[in-house]
Amino acid sequence: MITGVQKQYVNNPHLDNMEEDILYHFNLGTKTHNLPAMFGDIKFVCVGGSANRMRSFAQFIHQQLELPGNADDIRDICEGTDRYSMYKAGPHGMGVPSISIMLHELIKLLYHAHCSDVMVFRIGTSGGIGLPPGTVVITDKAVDSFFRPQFEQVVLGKVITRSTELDKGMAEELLQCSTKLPNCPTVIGNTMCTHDFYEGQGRLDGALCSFSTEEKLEYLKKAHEAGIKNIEMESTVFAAMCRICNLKAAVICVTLLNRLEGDQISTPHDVLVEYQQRPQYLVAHFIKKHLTLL
Ligand SMILES: O=P(O)(O)O[C@H]1O[C@H](CO)[C@@H](O)[C@H]1O
Ligand SMILES: O=c1cc[nH]c(=O)[nH]1
Repeated sequence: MITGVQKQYVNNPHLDNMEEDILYHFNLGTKTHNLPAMFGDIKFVCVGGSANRMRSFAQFIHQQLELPGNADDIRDICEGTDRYSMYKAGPHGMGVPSISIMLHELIKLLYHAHCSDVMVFRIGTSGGIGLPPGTVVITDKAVDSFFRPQFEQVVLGKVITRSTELDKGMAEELLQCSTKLPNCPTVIGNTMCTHDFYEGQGRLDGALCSFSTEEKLEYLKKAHEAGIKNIEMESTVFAAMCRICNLKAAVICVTLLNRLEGDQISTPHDVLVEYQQRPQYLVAHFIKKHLTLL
């Protein structure tokens, strides 16, 4: 049981009655691992979609924070499972179900490890609306496909609606940090979270398409008028779960294309790699500032 100044991150009365908690998708457990010793020092958690991207981020942040040991030797803490990877920063796969399973176990991990004052970042990619590709969007409100700042979860056959408000102070501070970085055009705006990359994001190039080019543009323009700057697939559940579990959180996604101009991501690979590093540099700068390493 966590007491004192530590925040109560979990919100589940059943957990206290369990003799053991197996974090199945992480291949970790409260009886098999000393979670406080392994993770009790965690103050910042960074999650992103792809395993390779997060491995390079873990190496990059290792160098930036001048941590002991060789950055190339960092080990995947979840190496017994191929679902997720973790280097005290890890990938979450694609879409709401994938990140939500990961967040349940991550938040329980922080609880079992007795962590306090943790900040969580989603560093990712997105499709921009009306922005030059390569722009970093810090999410003000995460909204659903109807432009509502909420996340709907079906629980026991009923719809539960949760707020997707993110930490405003973190967003402002991240924007401030971006002004210190070269080549990191950054804005704050709303982010739309969809359950599909193709039709769900108004793309004309999926295996199915049920609408015209005009209808697509009308929808994206309405989204733009509602303050939506980018589209991705995890922000609403990420914001909702972090908020309800008392975790300060931010979503920082680079735009890979301008969706008002097309659907296909045709930018050369090396340019995309450079774009994807922008949220990483920004969060690294923020963390270094908080650790007074700047
Ligand atoms: O930036 P990452 O985490 O890869 O996420 C974005 O990219 C994936 C789609 O290509 C979706 O998961 C979307 O949210
Ligand atoms: O258009 C895009 C690009 C990246 N990720 C998305 O979800 N959509």
